[in-house]
Amino acid sequence: MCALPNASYGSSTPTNEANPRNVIPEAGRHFHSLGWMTGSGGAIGVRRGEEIYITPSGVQKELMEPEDLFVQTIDGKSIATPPAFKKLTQSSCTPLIINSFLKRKGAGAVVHAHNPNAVLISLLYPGKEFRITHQQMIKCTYNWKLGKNNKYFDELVVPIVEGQPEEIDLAPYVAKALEDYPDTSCVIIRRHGMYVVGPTWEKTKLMLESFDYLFHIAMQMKLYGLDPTQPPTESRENSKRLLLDDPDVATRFAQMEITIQKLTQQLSQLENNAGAGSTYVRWGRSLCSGDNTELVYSGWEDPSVLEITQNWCNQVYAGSIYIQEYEKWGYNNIIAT
Ligand SMILES: CSCCC(=O)C(=O)COP(=O)(O)O
Ligand SMILES: [Zn+2]
Repeated sequence: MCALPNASYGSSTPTNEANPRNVIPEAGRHFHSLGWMTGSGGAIGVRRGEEIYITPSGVQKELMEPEDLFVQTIDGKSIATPPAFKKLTQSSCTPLIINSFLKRKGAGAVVHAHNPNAVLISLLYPGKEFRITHQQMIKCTYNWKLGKNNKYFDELVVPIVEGQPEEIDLAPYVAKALEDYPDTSCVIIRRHGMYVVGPTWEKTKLMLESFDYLFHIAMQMKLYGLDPTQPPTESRENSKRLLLDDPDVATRFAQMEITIQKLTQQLSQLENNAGAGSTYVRWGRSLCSGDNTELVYSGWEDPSVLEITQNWCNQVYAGSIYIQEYEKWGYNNIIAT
């Protein structure tokens, strides 16, 4: 991935010290290869001290060169431009990039991506927010309000703003979303993509990958009838869900009906028999040969439910056999008739 000899793009050092002139073209190739900056879509801004390096407009992101970048201050003063013969203009995303740096003090990078997962999520969530919880990759997202990463069990909330025909028209909406959601590192643009702002260039790249992953997972969860906003419960995790588009849904419904009928019959039999007749327990036997008897249970007694009591007694109550015996403790082979 690290094609440029001088690029520190692959470095794991959590600083913004890498030269943006190397970082940005290499990032363009990386994001283009992921399908997030194709067709000249997307933009990158990286801050180093007072200098903000910004991509040119309408260029193929995988072919950018170090000299193609524009450099300016946060208040718009131009520091450097590409060679004139290249006839490049600055990204139309510049106002949104600058807004993001203004709204997130200390930010090191802003990346605008046209990743299909952000576009699809914006269509699947027609409201103003995307939410997800209990996912490992949430831990890779930065919470600007807390000044640290979110936790696995946090509910990650990402604002969604309406897409506009021109990038510049988005600026007030993205700025307002960053104000209204002081935690967020990401704003989704409906039918367009997302903006991600992070404390360092490296962290911003990791977050882009994490948000894209979480959008993908949320879509898959929805396909399987799972709710990304629901924390896990033990029973929910273990249960086998019945989905209406399961191929065997009709058979499974029929089986469930039969089971319910059987259980209903057994229950009414037990209710009718309650208090009638006697239950005899034969210890140490596995066969029952008496006349007019019906085998109720053959197996082992469970010592954990026995109490040391005065006398033998036994009874059937609501389907359970309660057997008590005198001064005896341990597993014993029994039959009940
Ligand atoms: C086909 S991309 C249209 C503009 C856009 O949405 C974008 O992200 C790139 O804008 P730029 O001016 O930087 O080319
Ligand atoms: Zn765009």
